[in-house]
Amino acid sequence: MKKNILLFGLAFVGGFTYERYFPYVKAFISDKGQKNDDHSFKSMLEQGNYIQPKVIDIMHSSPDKHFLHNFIAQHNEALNVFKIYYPDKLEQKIYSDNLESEDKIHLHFVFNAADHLQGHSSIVHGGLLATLIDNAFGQLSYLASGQIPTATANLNINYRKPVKTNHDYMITAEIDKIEGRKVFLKATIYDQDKTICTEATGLFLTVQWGGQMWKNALDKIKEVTQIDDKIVKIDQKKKE
Ligand SMILES: CCCCCCCCCCCC(=O)SCCNC(=O)CCNC(=O)[C@H](O)C(C)(C)COP(=O)(O)OP(=O)(O)OC[C@H]1O[C@@H](n2cnc3c(N)ncnc32)[C@H](O)[C@@H]1OP(=O)(O)O
Repeated sequence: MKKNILLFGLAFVGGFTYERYFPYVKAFISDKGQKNDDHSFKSMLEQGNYIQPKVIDIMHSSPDKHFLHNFIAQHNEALNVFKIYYPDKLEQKIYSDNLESEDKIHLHFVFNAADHLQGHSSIVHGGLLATLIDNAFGQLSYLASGQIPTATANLNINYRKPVKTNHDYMITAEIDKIEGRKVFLKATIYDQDKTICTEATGLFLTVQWGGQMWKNALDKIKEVTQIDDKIVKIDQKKKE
């Protein structure tokens, strides 16, 4: 009887772990789920010597798993979130604990929303833009704080020009400053002519909650891949 209960418990825990983390691992080791990155900003980003750290890229752009695809854009073709780009000279900085430097830590990502995500006709819903920016901030602050999860405490958005459906746009997010647990960020959405369409600022705070999920997913990925070994953890106490 005890043995059966133990076996049942093990099967339950195993099933739960598999169900929860396997999609990340699968997405990480396979490129099948990735959309192509043939977008309007590609040559500009290539010239700027930008790179795509795989760990964040998979989490971000995998249609298999990421909530942007699964929750918001329930139609498979509704949102194309292209890969995230970082300047390679700043990659070391992202993974280092030297956060007070003058150089801004930043990322770019490109998106293209289909008509499924319009509010007014052919105009991308402002709530979606807020979500995309919030998510860019979440990822950047997560990296900049040494992979400590963060939560949005404040998000301000100025919608300057309409963002059209079926067009490529680029979001640039950067760390403004970090003070203890507080990460202050800025973001801009540009069209292909580099016109500013949307501007945002945000305050993210490092938190304890939610972190285990990301940590476990990363640990699972590390088990099966040669994950970026430059990742350096920062002492949590230093941030609080
Ligand atoms: C690969 C994986 C990628 C991972 C990538 C993942 C990307 C996903 C990103 C998703 C982001 C989200 O949607 S997160 C979900 C939406 N956000 C939330 O649900 C957060 C709800 N709010 C809260 O739970 C709380 O308010 C917190 C955690 C934000 C803060 O609470 P706390 O921890 O108790 O901190 P608290 O003492 O209140 O505040 C600490 C300091 O911050 C200041 N502070 C707090 N809130 C504010 C505020 N809104 N505006 C100004 N200042 C503030 C306080 O004055 C204080 O300053 P001082 O006195 O110290 O100077």
